[in-house]
Amino acid sequence: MAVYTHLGAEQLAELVAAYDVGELVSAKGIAEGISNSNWLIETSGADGTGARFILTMYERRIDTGDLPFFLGLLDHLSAKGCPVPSTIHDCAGSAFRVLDGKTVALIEFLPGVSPTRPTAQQAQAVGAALAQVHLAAADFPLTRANTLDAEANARILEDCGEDRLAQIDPALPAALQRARDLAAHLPSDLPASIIHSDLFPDNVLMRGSTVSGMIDFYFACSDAMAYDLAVTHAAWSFDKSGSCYDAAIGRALIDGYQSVRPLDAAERNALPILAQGACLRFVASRAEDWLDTPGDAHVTRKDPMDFVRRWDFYDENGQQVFA
Ligand SMILES: Nc1ncnc2c1ncn2[C@@H]1O[C@H](COP(=O)(O)OP(=O)(O)O)[C@@H](O)[C@H]1O
Ligand SMILES: N[C@@H](CCOP(=O)(O)O)C(=O)O
Repeated sequence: MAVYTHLGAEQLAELVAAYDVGELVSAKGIAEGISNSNWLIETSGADGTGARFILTMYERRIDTGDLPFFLGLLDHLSAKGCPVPSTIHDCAGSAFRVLDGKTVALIEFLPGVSPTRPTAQQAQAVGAALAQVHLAAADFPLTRANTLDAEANARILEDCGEDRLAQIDPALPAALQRARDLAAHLPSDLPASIIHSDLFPDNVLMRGSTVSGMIDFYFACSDAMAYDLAVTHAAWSFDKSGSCYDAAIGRALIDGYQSVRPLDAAERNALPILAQGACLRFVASRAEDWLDTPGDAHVTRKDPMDFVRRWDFYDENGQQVFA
């Protein structure tokens, strides 16, 4: 579930009236997602022909001081033709407002569905769209440090503590030492841009084999482009549990990326270790979220072991996979 806050019809109508989008016609909470509350909003449209939007209320994790970066990035990428939603500015020109003490933004609705069993053709298209974003973001004027780099991720696991990690899975505490070793070996001088850093299938909307939307840029930051490709590879190329690697998907993703932005030799050589860094990132956040989520919460916890298995895979097979 991802509607954490109840908004009454009058509140929603008042909010919509602050934008030049016509009158509120309907509002439906969206079940998908985990961090924010989202509603599908239908209005009569500025020209009376009807319009649809996504209303996002920022609930957790997001520092509202970062919103000019996140929302400005959407507008920048959208203006450059990337399949990314633009933001709707209110009548005073602001990209976000405060409602009931929480920050909200109205965002362009994009059509499409997130694939549950992606095809190689879809993976190819996603690789190409990711490279398009990296190139288009290169001249975005704002920057944001990656607050979830390998050292931060190793610290997150340390803060969870061996005992509590073992409560999630007896094999999880072993990730602690591996995380420290990995953090010491990740390259820091690869070509960088603004990266999405969470481009899982549920953050991509597709119509057939075409990417119609890339959403949820709330982990976007300035970092190595090849790391973003490694995150996307880890997110797309396995079954859910991380037990089974699909080489056709992995290859198509990299080929699609390189059809728009060829990797240099240093990036190609770094992919095996970057992929392990990507796995560490999701082991850490999933372990932290698991321990922070009360047992009775209406949120499905994501298993950190799914990414320990991927990490093992890249450790053993990374050289061949990215050869
Ligand atoms: N611009 C958009 N166009 C269409 N649907 C969207 C858009 N943004 C979000 N959604 C829908 O809302 C869901 C949750 O959005 P998301 O940003 O992933 O939330 P969270 O940050 O909580 O994970 C998505 O799975 C998608 O169905
Ligand atoms: N994609 C991450 C979790 C981030 O959640 P999101 O709903 O904001 O994309 C994972 O799978 O661990």
